[in-house]
Amino acid sequence: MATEPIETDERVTDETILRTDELVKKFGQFTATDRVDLTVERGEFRSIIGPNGAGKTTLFNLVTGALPVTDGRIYFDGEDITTLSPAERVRRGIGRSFQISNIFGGLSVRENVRLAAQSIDRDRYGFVESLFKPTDRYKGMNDRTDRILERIGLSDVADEEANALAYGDKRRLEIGVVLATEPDLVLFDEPTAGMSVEETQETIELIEDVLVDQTLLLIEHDIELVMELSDRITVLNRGQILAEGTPDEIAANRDVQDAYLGGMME
Ligand SMILES: Nc1ncnc2c1ncn2[C@@H]1O[C@H](COP(=O)(O)OP(=O)(O)OP(=O)(O)O)[C@@H](O)[C@H]1O
Repeated sequence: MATEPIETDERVTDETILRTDELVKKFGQFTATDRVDLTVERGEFRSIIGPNGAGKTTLFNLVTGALPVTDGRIYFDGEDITTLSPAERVRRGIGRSFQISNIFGGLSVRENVRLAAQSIDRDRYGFVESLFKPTDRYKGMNDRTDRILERIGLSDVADEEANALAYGDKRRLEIGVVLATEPDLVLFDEPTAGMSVEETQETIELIEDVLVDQTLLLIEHDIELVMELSDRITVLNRGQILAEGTPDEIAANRDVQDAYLGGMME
């Protein structure tokens, strides 16, 4: 009988979807990510918080493959993805919503979603196969696109140019574009940046509602929202994990209070 590889990290379970092991990112002499061991369970809503420059976005860039690691490993679904291309990581189920909009303003709402759906479809079926039975495949893709438009509440404006959408609807479309890549894990880097209080609440509710089956990793500066929504919170400070725990544990943590929250939670 084949023996299972011995896993020495007791935090890792079958439910672990993402794990980083001693992850390091250096920019010249500067260490932006400093031996980060992050473990995220399947289905979790995890927020990453920390002061400006703590290394939150850099950590996301390492997980999505936007930046190469300096040292350490990244595992997704139990497989080592440290050196895979960003496109391959998307194909495996890591989706990302960008701080900078990743929708095409000149295309319609429907075309934006369809394009994202098509991008993984092509990878999944391959170019040659894509030449066969195009009608069935297009129907499948169109149905999928319609379902997503419905879930994000943009069916009524599906044929409008994305540029013409109101700000809040653009963010909805962005979520739809991520959803169309059928991710298991979605990373959101400040999805509510520049939004009013109501828009922020609405967007987060939409994320929770639409992505209920996915694992979410969120960078968010609105602490109240983070406390309200997260299953667990990871606090980064100077590239290192300062603390990790439930919202209550984080709110009560002295180190976090000193380094980041100050009097905010009292
Ligand atoms: N490409 C780069 N080259 C050099 N330094 C960088 C680069 N990207 C990030 N840094 C530095 O790494 C540190 C961490 O940056 P990062 O953007 O990850 O922080 P952050 O926690 O996301 O901050 P913020 O909350 O302000 O977005 C910062 O000091 C930043 O200046």
